[in-house]
Amino acid sequence: MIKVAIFGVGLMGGSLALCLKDKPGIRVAGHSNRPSQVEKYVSLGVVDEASTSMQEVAEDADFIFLCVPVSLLEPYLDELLQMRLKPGCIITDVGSTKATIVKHARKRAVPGIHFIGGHPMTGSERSGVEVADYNLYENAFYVLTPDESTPEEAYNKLTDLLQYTRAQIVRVDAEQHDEIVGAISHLPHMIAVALVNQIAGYNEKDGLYQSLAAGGFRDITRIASSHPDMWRDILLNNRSVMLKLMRDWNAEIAKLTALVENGDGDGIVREFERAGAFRNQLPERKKGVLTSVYDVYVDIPDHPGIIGQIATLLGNHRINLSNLHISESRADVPGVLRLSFRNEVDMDASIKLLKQHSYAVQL
Ligand SMILES: NC(=O)C1=CN([C@@H]2O[C@H](COP(=O)(O)OP(=O)(O)OC[C@H]3O[C@@H](n4cnc5c(N)ncnc54)[C@H](O)[C@@H]3O)[C@@H](O)[C@H]2O)C=CC1
Ligand SMILES: O=C(O)C(=O)Cc1ccc(O)cc1
Repeated sequence: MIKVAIFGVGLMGGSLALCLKDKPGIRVAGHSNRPSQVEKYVSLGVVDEASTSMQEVAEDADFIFLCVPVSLLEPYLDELLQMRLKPGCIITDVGSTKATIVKHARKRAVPGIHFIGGHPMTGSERSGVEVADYNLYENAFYVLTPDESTPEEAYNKLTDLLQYTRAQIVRVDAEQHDEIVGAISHLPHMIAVALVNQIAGYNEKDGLYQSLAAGGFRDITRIASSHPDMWRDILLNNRSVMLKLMRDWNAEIAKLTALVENGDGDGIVREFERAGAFRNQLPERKKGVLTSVYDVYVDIPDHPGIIGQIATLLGNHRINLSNLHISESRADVPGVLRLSFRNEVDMDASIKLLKQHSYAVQL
């Protein structure tokens, strides 16, 4: 029997547990320092067993996954390395930054115990075991950062186990990881927060900003609703990379400011053309580090039972909704229903079906 121990069974740890649980010859144990969480892990059926005792969860484990916030990775690893672990045990993590934890693990290395950094490049702005999802890792890139000290056999054992996540494993140097992920994930989160806060400031003086900021603005700023503590940890941990990226970002904005200030139309066109050319050659609708939005908007006339009718229609055709949001309808304006799907297939099927039933559908 292979024992997999998961420390921190939240969105990432819980989704991993769901991929591994019930697989032949695998037993999943979860750890939380809070008894109420331990009970929840078991009652939700996410793990086979759970405990508040680190020793109980870690002992005999063949694999240990650290799925706690970034600032807790080092203390957890240190405590585990003081315990008597199973010889050959592989410890890995799912933290969003890699350089510091990998460096720390190398410094604290214990013979016969192997640490391999990891970062599944998928997730969402939501957190907690309640939103754990068996399909979260499917088709996502899952970065592993072994170094010269990692035995190939340990790396292969980990990649074998991770096949159950249906993610695509990629091997990347830890520092290179932090530079690239800083640019494509951490920087966009900072930009989204700054953008939303800028508009929130204007809105304090004129509430029309909020009313008009529908659809597109919501979509491009979704990640501004991410967990504040988690992002504090990530940004401070990746501080030197972030500072360089923020300086470059200021330079980009300054360039656009100068073009507008100077009325340089050709320059503005060149900037859009350059951006469009790069963006258009990005892989389309492939799972990337920022989760794609599969949202459909449906006008809903103000009559009773309409939401139920739409939900039933989709359910009868086995189309899974991941979320549903109603914008309040007023007497003079039809309400809008936002339907969110997990993938393009479900989204496209819903559009076809709703149109067949004469609903006004927009993307
Ligand atoms: N949320 C996302 O989209 C992604 C997150 N990550 C990384 O995964 C890790 C976990 O993030 P999520 O699963 O999103 O967070 P989460 O909040 O859903 O889960 C965190 C887990 O850690 C435990 N935890 C929190 N504070 C603790 C404390 N003070 N002491 C002990 N346990 C504590 C919680 O009980 C929970 O089980 C983080 O390191 C994050 O950087 C990586 C990829 C994507
Ligand atoms: O919500 C989104 O789209 C994300 O960006 C989720 C995310 C958060 C942190 C990561 O390290 C990787 C992915």
